[in-house]
Amino acid sequence: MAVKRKRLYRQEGVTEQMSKYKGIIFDLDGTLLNTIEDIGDSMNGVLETFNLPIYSYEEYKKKIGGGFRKLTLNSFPEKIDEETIDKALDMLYKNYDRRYLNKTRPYESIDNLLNSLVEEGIKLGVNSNKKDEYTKSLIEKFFKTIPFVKVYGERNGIPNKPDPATALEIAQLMNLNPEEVLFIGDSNTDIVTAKNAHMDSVGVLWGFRNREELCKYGASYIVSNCEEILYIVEGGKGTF
Ligand SMILES: O=C(O)COP(=O)(O)O
Repeated sequence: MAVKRKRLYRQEGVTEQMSKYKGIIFDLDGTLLNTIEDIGDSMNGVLETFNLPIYSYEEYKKKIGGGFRKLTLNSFPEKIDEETIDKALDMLYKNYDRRYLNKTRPYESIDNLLNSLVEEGIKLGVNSNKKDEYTKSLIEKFFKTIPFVKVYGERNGIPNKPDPATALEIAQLMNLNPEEVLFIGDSNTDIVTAKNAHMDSVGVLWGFRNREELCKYGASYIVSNCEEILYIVEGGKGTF
């Protein structure tokens, strides 16, 4: 068990019994994994083919979060027709397929966090707007030993976040009521998803967006490191 966790666990008045959270649903991009460079490189490859200006990784942080179709729309300087969207999206997936494991890595201490949560008996799930096959493949690659109850990315016929359908489905698979589940993400999409699902939310500051956005959309907690997530789960109060 991580030393840091023990220190937090001892804080006055904080006991495991006080926590109402028995499950956590994580967003993927910008929360568990830093995927910005592989996504940015893939989208820039598409823009170059269309002879359009490319973007920096910082700029991409504001464009990602609604799935690749939305990323495509957000990246073209002008409104494009359906045929062009489909063509660009097809190219984006081809690029991403070659690149998605190049530079993508978990954020600091995520491994420790997930292992500590498993030790505490917290049920875990993933709800991403990234295509289901990439979501599952990345989780398998980086978190092979973590027994997620369910990992879901973008699926045909199921609306993307902020629709709560997938979050609620995962809560059901955990056999938990939404109030017992914490939704953790880095963007307004995640915070709104949690609200729509009647779950409390944690906004993380190491991802693609900032405190201002997470506050504005009403995150229940805002954290700047993984220790604070354990503190919340153990019944403390977040830094918000
Ligand atoms: O591909 C995206 O839009 C990112 O998806 P996520 O932030 O829901 O993991």
